[in-house]
Order: sequence, then structure tokens, then C-alpha cells
Amino acid sequence: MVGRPIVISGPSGTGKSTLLKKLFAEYPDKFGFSVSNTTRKPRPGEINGKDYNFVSTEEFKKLIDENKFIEWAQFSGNYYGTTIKAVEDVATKQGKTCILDIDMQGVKSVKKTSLNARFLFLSPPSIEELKKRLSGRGTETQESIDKRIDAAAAEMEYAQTGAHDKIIVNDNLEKAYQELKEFVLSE
Ligand SMILES: Nc1ncnc2c1ncn2[C@@H]1O[C@H](COP(=O)(O)OP(=O)(O)OP(=O)(O)O)[C@@H](O)[C@H]1O
Repeated sequence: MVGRPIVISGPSGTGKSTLLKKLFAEYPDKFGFSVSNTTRKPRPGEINGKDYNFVSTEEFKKLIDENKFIEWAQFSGNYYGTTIKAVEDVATKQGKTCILDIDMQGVKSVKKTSLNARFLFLSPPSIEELKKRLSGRGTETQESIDKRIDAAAAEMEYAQTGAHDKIIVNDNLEKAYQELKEFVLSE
């Protein structure tokens, strides 16, 4: 059965990608990501509707004006964004439960739509541990780590307001994965 969309959020470096990778590997037919819209040109091998929904800048701007996006952003001259329809399509076209990996602003935005999503917050055991993971991942500069730690504090504060249906602390990966499975399979 296709469940309500599931929104997973939490500070950068908490382990969302790691846990979702495990989930998709174990349940390839049950869960799916939405396809983003972009105005960037397709790279060789990229398939429209699968890798991205490739649209013109004009079309993209029209979707912005019509409030069709959960979130959108502009990077190096191109627009990228997730539409409400793209989330609905995961259920209607792929027959899967949609999983959205987004930040606090995205969570607030989804709450304003009619998507009727379930919200999961993944928390690091502590800010200290989060710093360690971000450094250990080796993908960020010190400046980027500092920025992510600042944003983490705001995310954690927001989670205290009861905005989520479930909070999982990722102190032990296997334990966090079991809790994640219990939550996402409970519908
Ligand atoms: N329970 C855990 N214990 C120790 N390290 C972990 C644990 N879970 C994840 N990690 C490590 O922490 C780092 C950050 O994890 P990951 O990249 O999955 O975070 P993320 O939340 O997806 O971040 P972003 O939002 O920036 O994509 C990775 O190097 C990962 O291997």
C-alpha cells in the first residue's frame, strides 16, 4: 500500500543520507524520491521525468508564480525545485511512498500544502558529535561546517516545538535504522 508522504529533516551531517540509502537498498519498490524540476540542460544519459523534469526558465517562473513549489532555489544561473505535484506523482505514477529529505524551511512549506505528510526529525546525539561527523565526512570546508552548525541549532530548536510526528536520535546507526523502519513502515 502507498503511504502518506514522509518528510525527513534534521541538521546537515546527522545521517539522513546514510539511513535513507539503507532504506532504499532494503525496500527498492516501496519508497521513492520525487523528481525535481530544473532549468539546467540535461547531461548525456539523463532522462527527462526520471533524473529531473527539465523545463524552460519561462515554465519554471510560471510554476513559481502559481505557488506550485514546496521549495526552489537558484544555483549558478539555473533554477531547481520540488513541486507538490512531483511528490504526488511518486504515489500515483510510481506506486511508492514518497520520501522527502528537506530542511526546516521545507518542512514549514510542506505543512502549508495539502500533502498530508508525516514528519520525522533526525537528531544528532549532540552538536559536538555533529561537528565530528561533518569534519569526518571530509566534504565541507571549515566555513561550511560553521554555517551548518549554526543552522543545526535553529533546526534543533524548531524540533522542540513539536512540529514532527517522531524524533529519532542517531547515536547508534543500527538502532536509528530500526526506529526509522518502524516509523516509515507503520502505515
Ligand atoms: N550513527 C552514526 N554514528 C557515527 N557516524 C555516523 C552515524 N550516522 C551517520 N554517520 C556519519 O556521519 C556523516 C554524515 O552523514 P550523512 O552524510 O548521512 O548526513 P546527512 O544528514 O545526509 O547530511 P546532509 O544533509 O549534509 O546531506 C557521514 O560520514 C556518516 O557516515
